[in-house]
Amino acid sequence: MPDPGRPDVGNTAVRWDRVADGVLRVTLERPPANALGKPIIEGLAAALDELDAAGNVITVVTSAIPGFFAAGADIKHMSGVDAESFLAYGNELRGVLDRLAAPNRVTIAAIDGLALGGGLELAMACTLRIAGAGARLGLPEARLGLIPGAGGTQRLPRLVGRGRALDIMLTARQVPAPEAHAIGLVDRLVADGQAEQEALKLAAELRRLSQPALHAVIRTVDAAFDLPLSAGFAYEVAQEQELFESGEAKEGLAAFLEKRPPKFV
Ligand SMILES: CCCCCCCCCCCCC/C=C/C(=O)SCCNC(=O)CCNC(=O)[C@H](O)C(C)(C)COP(=O)(O)OP(=O)(O)OC[C@H]1O[C@@H](n2cnc3c(N)ncnc32)[C@H](O)[C@@H]1OP(=O)(O)O
Repeated sequence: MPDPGRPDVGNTAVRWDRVADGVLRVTLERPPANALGKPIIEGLAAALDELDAAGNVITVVTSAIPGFFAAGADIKHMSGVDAESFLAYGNELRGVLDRLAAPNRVTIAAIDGLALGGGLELAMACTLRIAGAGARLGLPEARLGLIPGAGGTQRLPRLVGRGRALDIMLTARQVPAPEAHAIGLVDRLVADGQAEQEALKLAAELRRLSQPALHAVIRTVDAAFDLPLSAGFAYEVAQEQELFESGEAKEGLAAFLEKRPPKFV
């Protein structure tokens, strides 16, 4: 289990701490807007190294900057680099978000304030999104002559459908959290400022379930977007068989019959 603390890169933009057994909070804190520059990218990479070493933890990604989850890729950085450095930066950012999105982990983005551009792409790389009622989400890259280049054009349509995704990206508008919840971009809507608390509560609930089963659910649901239906059914059967032959299912089934809480890994 990772020790509370910070990456050993002298980084102050990202910290992590264990808030319960098997629940880790990763906090972004890079004033003024949690712009996703190198300090956050390197800090997230270090946090992910810890998470990978820890195994079965549920991760809550949150912000300590009032009014912001994250305002996107670092415009100050991008405006000062050449094309090669821009692509390298984007590759680094996409790389860390793709690691965050790995199906063998459950991550919950706790969104209070603004989640824009790469900030929303970070939240969409998480398994689930919880937003406070005052949060606003958007992919305003078109205002900058860019597109959401860290996975947004691929993850948003999968969450809300083609039409709504185009509406959000073509208008570059900020979507209020209630609307984001209504269209499926946000999974749970809570009172303003309560996203982290609700995310930690949900994380503790999920940690009591079988983590291999949760990971299999994520893999199988994600496969549905890439496979023809018949192949998707076959993949589902294969995942179920793998779990049934594991100790987890044996423990879960036995615990039910013995009327006791299961002892999962
Ligand atoms: C081999 C191939 C590999 C793949 C390569 C892929 C290609 C490369 C991809 C790279 C990029 C990935 C894709 C993602 C792109 C983006 O995210 S672009 C940025 C998107 N975000 C935005 O456009 C939001 C910009 N910010 C704003 O609109 C406003 O700041 C606000 C958030 C609406 C707040 O407005 P307001 O309350 O008026 O405050 P401000 O004064 O504007 O801001 C406060 C301070 O915060 C700074 N800031 C805000 N956003 C950013 C940001 N994104 N980057 C850096 N800094 C930001 C702002 O400058 C202010 O700072 P100070 O002036 O110092 O106070």
